[in-house]
Amino acid sequence: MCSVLTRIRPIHRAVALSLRLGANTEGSSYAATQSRRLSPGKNSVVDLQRNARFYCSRMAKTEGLLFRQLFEVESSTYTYLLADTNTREAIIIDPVLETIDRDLSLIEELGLKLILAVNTHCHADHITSSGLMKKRIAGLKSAISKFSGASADILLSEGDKIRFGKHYLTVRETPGHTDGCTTFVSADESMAFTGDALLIRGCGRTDFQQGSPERLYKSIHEVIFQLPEDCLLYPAHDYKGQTVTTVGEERKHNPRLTKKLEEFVKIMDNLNLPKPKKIDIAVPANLLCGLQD
Ligand SMILES: N[C@@H](CCC(=O)N[C@@H](CSS)C(=O)NCC(=O)O)C(=O)O
Repeated sequence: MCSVLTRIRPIHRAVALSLRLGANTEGSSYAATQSRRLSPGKNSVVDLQRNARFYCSRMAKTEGLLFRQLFEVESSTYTYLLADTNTREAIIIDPVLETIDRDLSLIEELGLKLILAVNTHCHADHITSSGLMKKRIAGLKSAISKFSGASADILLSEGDKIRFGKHYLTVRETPGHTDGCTTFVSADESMAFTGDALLIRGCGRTDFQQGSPERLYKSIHEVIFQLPEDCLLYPAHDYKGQTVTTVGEERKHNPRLTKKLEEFVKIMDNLNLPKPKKIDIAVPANLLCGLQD
């Protein structure tokens, strides 16, 4: 098994709590002060934008963690680069084929050693660059859920740890948009990468690729919404220019997930969204880790 990945038992609550207290005490009181300073009004768009900027800058303060949120315009996909500032080991989440040169240049400029390209699920709207990255970076491994049906060096399961330097993300299975959807949660539960399970004030569609609104509702309520209120949530897409949200915000304001299950199912069954333009090329390519040959 690759050294970046270890399996753990379900998170030990006491350890998780002590990690959270240790890492977030300062952040929380600072957050409260900032929130009062930045958000005198109630939930205006300007307030939300200011808070989003604050959340991003708070992230950058996490000890020894380098964090970048990158955007691919055509598919409105967020790619995330995380690295240990001491060892320089890095992982990339949901990299997109069209932006491979930008991403690899950044990795080189920052002096990082990319060890893992991981996808939150088998995407239907764009081709992952993880396959091509493997060809361009010696030793790079790819990873995706064992339930995705896709091939990769590492097939992820619930509770696996994705390690880079002293940091790690825990794999949580959050199916519903697809069978193999995963959310990656930081060790101190201060941030999570939700893929297409939870989007900002929305969620992944459930009308193709094993989609199930019932499973998605359960995944979000029983996994993502159980994270701390101030846990920052970073989705795989946003179509309105938003960058980050929190568990507390989504529990309170998500127009789909605040509904009872029955109503949620009705909403999801009536979205009537057009199929993603690239679905017929993206899914077969992504099942092969982004490599066609
Ligand atoms: N127009 C885009 C596809 C937009 C879309 O369907 N997004 C998906 C995630 S990518 S499969 C989704 O789940 N959207 C939920 C929503 O409520 O918008 C394209 O053609 O690529």
